Amino acid sequence: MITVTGARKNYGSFAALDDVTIDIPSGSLTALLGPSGSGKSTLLRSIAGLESLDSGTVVIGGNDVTDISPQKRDIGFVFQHYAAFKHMTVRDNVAFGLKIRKRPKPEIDKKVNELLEIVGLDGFQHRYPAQLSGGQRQRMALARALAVDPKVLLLDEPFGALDAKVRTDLRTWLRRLHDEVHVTTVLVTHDQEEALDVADRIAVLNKGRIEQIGEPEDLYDRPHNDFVMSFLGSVAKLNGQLVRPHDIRLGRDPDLALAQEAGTAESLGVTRATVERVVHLGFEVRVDLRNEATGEPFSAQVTRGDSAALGLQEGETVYARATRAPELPEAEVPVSL
Ligand SMILES: Nc1ncnc2c1ncn2[C@@H]1O[C@H](COP(=O)(O)OP(=O)(O)OP(=O)(O)O)[C@@H](O)[C@H]1O
Repeated sequence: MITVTGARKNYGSFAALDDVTIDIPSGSLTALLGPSGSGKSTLLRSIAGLESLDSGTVVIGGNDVTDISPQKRDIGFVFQHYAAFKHMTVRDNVAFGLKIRKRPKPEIDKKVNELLEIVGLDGFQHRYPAQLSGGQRQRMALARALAVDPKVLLLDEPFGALDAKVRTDLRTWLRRLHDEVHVTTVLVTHDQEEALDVADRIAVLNKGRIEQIGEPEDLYDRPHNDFVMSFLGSVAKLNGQLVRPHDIRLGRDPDLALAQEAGTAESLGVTRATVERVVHLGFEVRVDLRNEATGEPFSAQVTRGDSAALGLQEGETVYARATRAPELPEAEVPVSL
């Protein structure tokens, strides 16, 4: 377990971390997710000891490490641009930490072989870093970080510099690796899809503060506020309320849009909108719309079947309403008197 309590870090008058408290359970893969400049890297680097806090504490596995150097924190760290030893082979790069800890050679050989197999680089032992692809280099970095059996693995946008396809492959691979080695892992990412895909817990950061921590599904279905809702997945604004595009029902006339539910168009908030584009995305169809009253654009996501049944054409008027609103905490639900 990693526990950060009341962490503050200022750069001049700017608060990069503004009273951050977070528990990271042992064996979890937790993503720190947030926009650029929200403090994700500062928090990760503070856990690593690469940044010293102005106030607050960092406890790893029951030990207060706030004033302890990074080398003594028992962590593995992988950056976006991994600085490999260029003159050393893959094998020697991975063995590095074990060598400086003066482990016996047979133990080093066994460990390195195991790790190279786990990260899918067996057969690459004798190559040099320059002879690897970007994805292979990041996997080597992970093997090197794992070689010394760290208590905690800290990853700062490890796949950030790779192209989209390699990135997707590597995050699936990271998930599997984590299921195999179970080391407590903290992953910094600004990519919500990456966080939803690999993490079992996500902490959403904004302006140096944690907005919400929870399981991916929880954050997606029960966001605490508009920021979390907008950051985790697409949103549309309908009658002043944020909704997910797949929670919008479209109909040909106001009453149809109400589907099976009772009530009048006015009382249930049906929005007249013009179809601007119909985009086929495999199984689903994205309908780009414009609110006829306010001129605001928004998108709805419907199935191919629904789209075909409605015969949606660009330029036509349809009626839209939210079928499901986010479950905001009680305090934020507007009270009608
Ligand atoms: N050494 C520094 N000196 C001054 N300001 C800094 C320093 N390091 C970080 N900052 C500022 O602190 C804020 C948080 O930075 P941090 O790197 O933690 O953000 P981030 O969420 O990881 O962003 P990104 O995704 O862009 O890396 C930023 O506004 C950044 O400019």
